[in-house]
Amino acid sequence: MADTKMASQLKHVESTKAPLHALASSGLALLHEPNQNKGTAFSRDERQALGLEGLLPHAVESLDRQVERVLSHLDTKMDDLERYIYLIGLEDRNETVFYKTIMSDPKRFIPILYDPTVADACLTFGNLYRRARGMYITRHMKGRIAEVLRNWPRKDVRFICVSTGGRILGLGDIGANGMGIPIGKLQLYTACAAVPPDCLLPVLFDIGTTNESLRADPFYLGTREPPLAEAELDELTEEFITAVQEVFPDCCVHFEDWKGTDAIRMLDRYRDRILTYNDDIQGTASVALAGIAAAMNITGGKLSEQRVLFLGAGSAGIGISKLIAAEMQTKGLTAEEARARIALFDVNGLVEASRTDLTEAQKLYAHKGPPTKDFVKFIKEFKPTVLIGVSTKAGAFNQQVVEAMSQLNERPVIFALSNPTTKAECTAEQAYTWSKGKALFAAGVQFDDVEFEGKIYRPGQANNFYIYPAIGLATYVARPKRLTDECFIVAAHATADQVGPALCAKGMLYPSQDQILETEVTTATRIVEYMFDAGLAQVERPRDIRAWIEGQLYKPHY
Ligand SMILES: NC(=O)C1=CN([C@@H]2O[C@H](COP(=O)(O)OP(=O)(O)OC[C@H]3O[C@@H](n4cnc5c(N)ncnc54)[C@H](OP(=O)(O)O)[C@@H]3O)[C@@H](O)[C@H]2O)C=CC1
Ligand SMILES: CC(=O)C(=O)O
Ligand SMILES: [Mg+2]
Repeated sequence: MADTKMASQLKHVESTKAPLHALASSGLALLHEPNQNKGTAFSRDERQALGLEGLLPHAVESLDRQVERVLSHLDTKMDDLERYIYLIGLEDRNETVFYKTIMSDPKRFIPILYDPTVADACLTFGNLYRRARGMYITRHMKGRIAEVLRNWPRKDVRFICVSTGGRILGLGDIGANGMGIPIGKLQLYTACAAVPPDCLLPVLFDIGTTNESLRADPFYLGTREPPLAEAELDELTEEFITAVQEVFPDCCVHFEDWKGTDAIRMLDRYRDRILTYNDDIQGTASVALAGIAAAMNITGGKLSEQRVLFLGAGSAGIGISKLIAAEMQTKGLTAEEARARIALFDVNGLVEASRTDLTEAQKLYAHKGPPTKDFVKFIKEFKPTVLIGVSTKAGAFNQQVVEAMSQLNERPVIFALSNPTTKAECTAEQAYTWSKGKALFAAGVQFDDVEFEGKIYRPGQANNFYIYPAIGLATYVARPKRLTDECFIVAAHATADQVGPALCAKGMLYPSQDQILETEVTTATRIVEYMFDAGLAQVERPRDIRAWIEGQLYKPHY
């Protein structure tokens, strides 16, 4: 009897995403499983077989009709934070409708789920909180982290995005409120590169926070303690990494938005030991290199001849410096010659050799000249062709700075990478106006087009989301042993190569976001080719890499 019933159920649910035996739930419980729920799209047969009769309204709808309803709901929302809250709720109810919606119009939805709206969502995370998503690891789990990770219901976790919340965008230390970032970063693995969502796990590594006002906030959801001291943090991270290896052996650990010095130390410690990368260091470096390479296609300049000045010498500044220097060395410069073409400023002025507060990573780029805090004067002396802001200091690229760059260069490359919008070193309008339309400009967020003296200028968005989802997709399919800096250099060139002549003519430095999936699959294909060539991939090389990747893409349908 039971067998006959099961056979008839199987017949009825042929069209469901997972075969019946794989469905964890039926009845009401199934409607509360976001990765299996089809809501009003369950067919009559499915409703009968799965105990759903009477639990849904009569109509049987298509996925497209469900998306239409979502879009109409979004139209009634007052602002993007409300849309963000609604979309996260949708993901909690029906993952397929969520991704179908996002992937139908990535250009519209990236700024809602991610930068800049995610900044507001993080700042108010404790107030907005509705439902658990991802995992929280605290110091109180010390000695039991592997056991805790086993509470995650899925076993084939392929990516963990982990943040301490110690430096969320340019917002500083916001502790457990930073969970919005691992969630948003991983959503873009799927939305931009079709990495299956089932294999993604956001983790907030709750080590405490320096943020006293948050610790006093009644709605704060993290541990209300100051952060762990460095040695304790290292010990807890070591246990976490070991536990991840044990519980999810095929998992890549993506570090995101840790305090700058912690970020650099962890990458140095783990990059040769496990499958890992730091997006703020390596992903950001790659997207900056892509933008510079695209700018060179416009100006006709050579990357090895550029002089690059940074405002900000933290994880992003050091990461970009390292990748640019590596790229310059492939063009024949020695390491010393390459580094001499790079200079960095931080809170204390020029990073130069007499300073006693420099980290080992900063010392490599210490300028030989005398100390100075005068940024504009230094621009005139150093004569940069490329200016990159990764300082979190809004407005630091003032009129004097932009004018100094424009006097030195026919087409100054100016990147205001600090996030979110309120932290950008200058706006697109300022860059184009003060440079009189000469600047090749990009920012961490997408600024609107600017009209200056009758001409329309299209700012680029130099954000690591052009890179890390493609790195994720390449890693998902090729299962490399390690992620090397070369993977990020390949990703940078693959991205720049997709800025065709039409986009170049408009001064655009990055591919259009309308076609982000196509772009990232192309980038991933190049990365995977490199992984096979370099002996990093651990699967058999297919004859047609692109087709093989396309066959593994997540598609939001029932
Ligand atoms: N567009 C993108 O894709 C990405 C953008 N970013 C953005 O870059 C910014 C920095 O990130 P990250 O490097 O990881 O952060 P870090 O905290 O590691 O580094 C920040 C750096 O900026 C310096 N700084 C702070 N205030 C000033 C100031 N007033 N003048 C000059 N320098 C200053 C700091 O100096 P000190 O250490 O002395 O305080 C430090 O060197 C953030 O806003 C982040 O959102 C980061 C990654 C990707
Ligand atoms: C984009 C990003 O990773 C950051 O601002 O930290
Ligand atoms: Mg980041």
